[in-house]
Amino acid sequence: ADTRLDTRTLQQLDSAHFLHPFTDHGALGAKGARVIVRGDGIHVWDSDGHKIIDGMSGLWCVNVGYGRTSITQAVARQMDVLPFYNSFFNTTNVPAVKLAEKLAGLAPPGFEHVFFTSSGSEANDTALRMVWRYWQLMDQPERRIVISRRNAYHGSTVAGASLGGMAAMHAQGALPIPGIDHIEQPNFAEHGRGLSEAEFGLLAADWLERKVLELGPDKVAAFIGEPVQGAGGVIIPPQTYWPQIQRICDKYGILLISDEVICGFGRLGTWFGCERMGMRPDLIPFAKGVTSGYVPLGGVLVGERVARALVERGGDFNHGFTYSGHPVACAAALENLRIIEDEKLVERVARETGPHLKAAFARLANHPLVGHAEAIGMAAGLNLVRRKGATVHDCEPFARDLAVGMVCRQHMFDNGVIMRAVGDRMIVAPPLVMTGAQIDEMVERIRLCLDLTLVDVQRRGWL
Ligand SMILES: Cc1ncc(COP(=O)(O)O)c(CNc2cccc(C(=O)O)c2)c1O
Repeated sequence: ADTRLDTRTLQQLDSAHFLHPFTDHGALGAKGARVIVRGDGIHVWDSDGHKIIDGMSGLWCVNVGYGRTSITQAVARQMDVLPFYNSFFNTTNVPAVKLAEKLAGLAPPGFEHVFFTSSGSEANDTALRMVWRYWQLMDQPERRIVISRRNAYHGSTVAGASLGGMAAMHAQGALPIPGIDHIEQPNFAEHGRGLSEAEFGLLAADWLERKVLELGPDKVAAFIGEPVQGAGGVIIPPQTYWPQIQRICDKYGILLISDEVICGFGRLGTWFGCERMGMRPDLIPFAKGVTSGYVPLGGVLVGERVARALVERGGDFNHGFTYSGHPVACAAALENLRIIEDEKLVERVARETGPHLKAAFARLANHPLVGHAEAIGMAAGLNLVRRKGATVHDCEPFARDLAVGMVCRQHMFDNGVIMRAVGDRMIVAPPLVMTGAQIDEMVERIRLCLDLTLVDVQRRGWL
C-alpha cells in the first residue's frame, strides 16, 4: 500500500505532535505547515508537487546544493562500517582524524586544532568555555566578560542565545546570562546618517573600546561577531569596521571569536569570512556549510594562542559532547568539502556568481518598493520601504506592525522562490552552485513578487 501520507494528513499530524523552532505553534496549526519532500540542485519540492528555487540554501547551509549522491554514498559506507563511536577516553575514529587535518589545512594560518560539536550553538558554547578556560590558564580568571552585538545571532542554547543580541529571545527567560554584554550593531542604514560608510565603520568599532573602558579592560575576555550578520538581515559592515575592531582587541589583549557558522565554507567568496573582512580571530566557530546540512556537524577552529594554553598547560579540558567527532558526520563533511574544492566553488563565488548576484540585486534597487539593496558573496538583502529616499537614511519604512516582509515572503513561496524576511528586510543566501542564469531567474521571480507586494500594499492603503 502507498504509505505516502497526503499533505492534509501530514499537516494534521505535524500540528498534533511536532513543535517547530521559532514558531507560533497554535497559528501554524491553523494554517498547516508546508511539507518539503525532495531536493535536487538548487530546488526543493513540496508535497503538492510545487518546484521551488531554494534562495536560502535550506537555512544558509546547503552550499553544494541538494541531490549530491556522493555524500549519500560516503555516509552509507561509513554507517555500514562504524555508525558511531565516541572520542572520549582517549579514543578517536578515522573520519574525525581526516576531517580535523582537512580543516586545519583549509583554515587561516595559525589554526591547527579543531573541537567538534553537532551544531553552531554548541560551537559557540564551546568557544565560550574555551575563552573562560584560557584566561584561567593565563592566571587572569577575572577576565570573564564576552562582548557581542545587538541583533547578532549566535544560536539558541543558553549561552548561544545570550551571546546573540536578539531581544525577543532574551525576553523569554532570564537571558542573557551574567558576563555577556552587547554593543550596537554596525548597521550603516540604521546608524550612519551624516557619515560616510568609512567614518561610520570606525565609529561603530569604537563602540567596543568605549564598552571595554566602561567594563574595565581587565574584566573583558573576548569579543564575538559574525563577519557579516546573517539572521540579523545580511548586515554588511563598512570595510573599516573589522580592522578597527581587531586593533582594539589587540590593544587590550581581548580574544576575538569570528562566528563563521554562516560566513564559513565559501559563503563570502573566501573559505572563511574573516579572511575577506580583515579579522585575525583566535577562535572560529563553524557548522552549516561544513556538511552542507546533509548531516548535523559543527565545531571550533582553535587558533594557536588558545590551543597552546589548552594543549601545553590545560590538563583535562572538561567539556564535550557524545557526538563530538561523529564518524558519519565527519564522513559527510569530507565528501562535501571535496566537492567544494573540486568544483572550485569558493573561487567561483568570488569571481563569478557573487559579483553576478550583486549586480542583479543592484538592479532590483530600482523597484519602487526597494529602499536599498546590498550583496556580498552569495548573500544579499533588500529593504522594503514605504517611500524611497535619495540615500539609505532618507527612506521611509513601513509601520512594523504591517509586517510587509511577511506579505512579500508569502508571494515568494506562492511563486516558487524562497526568500527570508527579517522584518521588512528580504534576504537570500542561495546554494554556492547557483549559476548566473539561475541567479537571473531567481531575481526575476523576486521582481514579480515585489510587484505583487506593491499591488497588495496599494490595495490595503499602506502607501
Ligand atoms: C552565525 C550563527 N551562529 C550560530 C548559529 C546557531 O547554529 P545552530 O542553529 O546549528 O545551533 C547560527 C544559526 N543560524 C540560524 C539558525 C536558525 C534560523 C536562522 C534564520 O536566519 O532564521 C539562522 C548562526 O547563523
